Amino acid sequence: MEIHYCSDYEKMTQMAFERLISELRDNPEQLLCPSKGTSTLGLYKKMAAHYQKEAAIFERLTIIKLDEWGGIPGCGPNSSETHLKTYLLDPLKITEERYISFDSSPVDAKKECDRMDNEIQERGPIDICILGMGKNGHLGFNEPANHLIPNCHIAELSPTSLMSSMAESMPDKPSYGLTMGMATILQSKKIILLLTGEDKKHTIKKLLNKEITSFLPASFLWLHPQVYCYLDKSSV
Ligand SMILES: O=C1O[C@H](COP(=O)(O)O)[C@@H](O)[C@H](O)[C@H]1O
Repeated sequence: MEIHYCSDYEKMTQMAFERLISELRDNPEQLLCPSKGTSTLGLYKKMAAHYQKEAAIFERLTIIKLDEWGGIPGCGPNSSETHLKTYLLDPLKITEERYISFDSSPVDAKKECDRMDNEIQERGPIDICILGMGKNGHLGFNEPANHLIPNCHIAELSPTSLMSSMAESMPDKPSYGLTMGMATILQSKKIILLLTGEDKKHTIKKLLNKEITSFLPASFLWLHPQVYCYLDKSSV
C-alpha cells in the first residue's frame, strides 16, 4: 500500500483526483467501482466539475456499484443508487449500458448477488476501485467477522453500519446489505483508498500496523500490489 499523508480533506481529495484523472487519460475505457460515503464524496464532486473541461475521458467509463442497502427503495433519498446517480452517473452522463448495479429490493436477494457475480465475470475485473473505510474497518458491507466472504453476498449489517449517517437518516431501516465480496474487491487492478474522519483514528492506527485480520477487513488491502491510500492527517 502506497500511503500519502495529506494535510486535510481537500488535499486528500485533490491528490486522489489527480491520480484518477491521470489513469483515465491513459485509458478512458475503465470499469470503475466507487463506494458511497463522505470519504469519497469530495472526489466525486471534483470529477463532476471536471466533466465540463474534459468530457472525453468519461465517455467510455463504466460504473459498477460496490454495495447497496437491502430492502429500501432504490430511488429513495438514502440508497447508494441515489448517491451514485446524484454525484456520478448524472454529472458524468453515464448511460444505462455503462452502469451495473445491485437492485436494492430484489425479490430474491441471493439471485441478485449471483446475477452481479455473473456481470463481474463477464465485464470485470474492476479496473479501479475507489474505497472508503467504515469506522469498524469494513469495506463495502464486508463487516468485521471471524471469516470474510469472497463474492457478492447478502450481508448482515453491523451496528456501526446501521448507525452511519446515511443509515441513521432513513425512516425505514435497511434489513440487510448487498455487497461485493473481498475477493472481488481484491481482484481490482488498482485501488484508491480514502481515509478520513476523527472517529476513525483508532481503526486507521490499527490498519497502519499492517496486521491482516478478518476483524479489520480493510487490512486485507495490504495483500494487494497497487493500493494508493490518501490519508487525511487530521485522522491520525
Ligand atoms: O458504510 C460504508 O461506509 C464506508 C465509509 O463511509 P464514510 O461515510 O465514513 O466515508 C463506505 O466506504 C462503504 O462503502 C460503505 O459501505
